[in-house]
Amino acid sequence: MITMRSLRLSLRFIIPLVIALTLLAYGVVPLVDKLTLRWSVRDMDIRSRLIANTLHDPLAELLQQGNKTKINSLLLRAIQDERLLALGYCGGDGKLLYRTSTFPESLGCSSAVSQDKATGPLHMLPQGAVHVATYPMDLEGGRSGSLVLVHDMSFVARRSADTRKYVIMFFTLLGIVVSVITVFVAHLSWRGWIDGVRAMLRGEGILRPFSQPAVAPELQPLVGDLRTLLRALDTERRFADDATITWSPDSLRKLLHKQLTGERIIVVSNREPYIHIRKDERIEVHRPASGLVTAVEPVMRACSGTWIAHGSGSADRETVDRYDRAQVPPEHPEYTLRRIWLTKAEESGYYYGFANEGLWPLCHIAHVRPIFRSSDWQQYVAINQRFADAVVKEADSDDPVVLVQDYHFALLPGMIRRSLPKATIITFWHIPWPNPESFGICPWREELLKGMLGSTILGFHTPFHCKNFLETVDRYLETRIEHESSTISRRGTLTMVESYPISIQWPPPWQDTQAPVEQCRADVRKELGLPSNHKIGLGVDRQDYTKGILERFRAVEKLLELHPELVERFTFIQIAAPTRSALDDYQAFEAQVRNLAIHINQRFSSGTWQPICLKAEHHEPEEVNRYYRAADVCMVTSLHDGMNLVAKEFVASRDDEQGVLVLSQFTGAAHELHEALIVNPYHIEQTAEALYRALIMPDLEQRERMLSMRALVRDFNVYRWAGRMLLDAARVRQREKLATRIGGES
Ligand SMILES: O=P(O)(O)OC[C@H]1O[C@@H](O)[C@H](O)[C@@H](O)[C@@H]1O
Repeated sequence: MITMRSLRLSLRFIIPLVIALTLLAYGVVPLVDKLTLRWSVRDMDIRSRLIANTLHDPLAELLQQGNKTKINSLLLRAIQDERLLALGYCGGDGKLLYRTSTFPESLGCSSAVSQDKATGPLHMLPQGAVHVATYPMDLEGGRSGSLVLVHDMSFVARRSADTRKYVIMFFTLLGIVVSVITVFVAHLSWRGWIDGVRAMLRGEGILRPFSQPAVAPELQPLVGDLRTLLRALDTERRFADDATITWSPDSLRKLLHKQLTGERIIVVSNREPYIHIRKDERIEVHRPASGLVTAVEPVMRACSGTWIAHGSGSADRETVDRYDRAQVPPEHPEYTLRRIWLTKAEESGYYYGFANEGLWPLCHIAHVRPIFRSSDWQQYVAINQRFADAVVKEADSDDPVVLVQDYHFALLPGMIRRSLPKATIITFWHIPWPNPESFGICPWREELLKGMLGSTILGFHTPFHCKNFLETVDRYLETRIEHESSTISRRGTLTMVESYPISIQWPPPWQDTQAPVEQCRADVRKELGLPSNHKIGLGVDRQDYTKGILERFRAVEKLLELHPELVERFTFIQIAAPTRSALDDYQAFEAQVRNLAIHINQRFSSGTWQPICLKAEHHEPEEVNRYYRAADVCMVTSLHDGMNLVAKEFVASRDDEQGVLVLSQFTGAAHELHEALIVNPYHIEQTAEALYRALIMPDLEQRERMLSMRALVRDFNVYRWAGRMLLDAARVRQREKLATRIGGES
């Protein structure tokens, strides 16, 4: 096969070359003939003149004497020369008076003198071509005559034949040498091309843009085309994969099983999904108010595996086995919770200090100054290392799939990568990523970025956060960034930076057990002593300064100012879960929220009615769901939020397709839930106006908006969020494996 192929390749060069050289030789040979003849004639002219001059005087003397014998002898001697065929002497009357015996019969004096224009001194005689030259001889006594010299020209034909032979030999040799060189160079280039194209197909310089060797320069023009083609195919395939799957726990499980190592994954987060708390003699299980836990817990139940988290509950140690593991959910275990213990000092430095006084305000830009302390940083490094060690211990292969969650663990991906180089590390950053200038104030910015670039995939909620991250890396680290594929290369590790908007479980977990909306509405109003047609607004947040709770209250206040008809007919319920209360900023914020609620209530309350009902305590998710179903409007007014899952939970809870969502434009959710009433929470009047519009919105309009938002949350549920990341991770793994295989074979 290979010989046939190379023979064909060689012939492709040799045949045209042979044709070209033959044509050239065909043109060159007559030219050479002509030149040879011309040079020979010129030689003969010179020669003839020389002989004529030499013979002139002795011949003239013998002619005067009339000595025939001596004349003939002189002529005979002269023709001893091999080329000089014959000599003759013509008298003045044109008669041939003397001649050697070799003088051609057909050549008389007159024909010797006359010259044809085309042939010149050449005459074609029966015995062959001859050169005839005539020179006048002046004798004494006024007599005249001419000496005729006839040269044999047959040697010219011989010389032409020889020259032709050499020319043909020369061209044949030239053909062989040129063919050999051409075929040799062609084979080398062909091999280079094949290797280059093979490298491109392996993805070098295309899919793995930074790997060596780079694509050969002569193939560079193809790289762009191939890359565009592959990207288009990849996008199409990703879209097809995404869109054709009905995302559910089952599809996620199948995906893990088929495309990744197996069903077990390792999740790492600071917050644990189940907190055991001692209350007197009893142990209670709490599910924390955290967007992260809301999203990741159903994924974990679907996939099984191990979730490593900080054991922060007062009864956590009592509920683990000797390996610090507990099986959860407690009522129906589906996966393992591995708890990591922190001392008060460690928690204070790593969690309260570096993560929540430093990174949280740094990334949210909500007008709270980040605080960075070296002691906090040291704890952050140490705790990240402790979690990395736990990951290595929990991994049951050398290439586990690890899902690293959030800003508490920026260093973790790099640390895991060092111990498990083949691990697939998917890091998701649940909060916004600021612009490079803002991030740049962190004293350990390079270390954090390097740590994150240990990830295989780094996910953010929105493309805008991805762009900010790429620009930050570009500003502060020595890396190579391929913007087309959103990939960063650092010291041989590739990190794909992509947006994966987080979501919630669909269908909601309490779909089959929850009370009907009418009952929730009636119950909640009854509990608050409100009439059944009373309008209810709802806010559900951790008490965090990023959530815009103060702005929301001010909007309620403004609403009542502008629309006094709503006094005693509208109540705003704020569920505010206490959070990070050990920090001054949070304590101050809790006090501000409380005081503002008191102020507004004092201003507008009448009888038992108060416009704001502040419930500053932990509520279990089922309870929150009941409030969602009872409300007429839900307000999400974050000043800055990665996604905000309250918005999606509210939408998911409303299977009656009623209720209005007022949503801050500064949340990730606002990029998806376009049918919400989008507001700028800093603009109090605008927010109040949106709240009013929500309260008077006709049922039909509510239904249309709610239907569309529900379809989005259903289709883009949390299984799809996790599934897309896992699919991308699987593709990266496959690509790496394929590249290694092709690389090995070639
Ligand atoms: O500090 P806590 O209570 O664990 O809350 C942190 C979590 O709070 C959530 O609101 C954020 O979406 C997460 O990104 C974050 O991890």
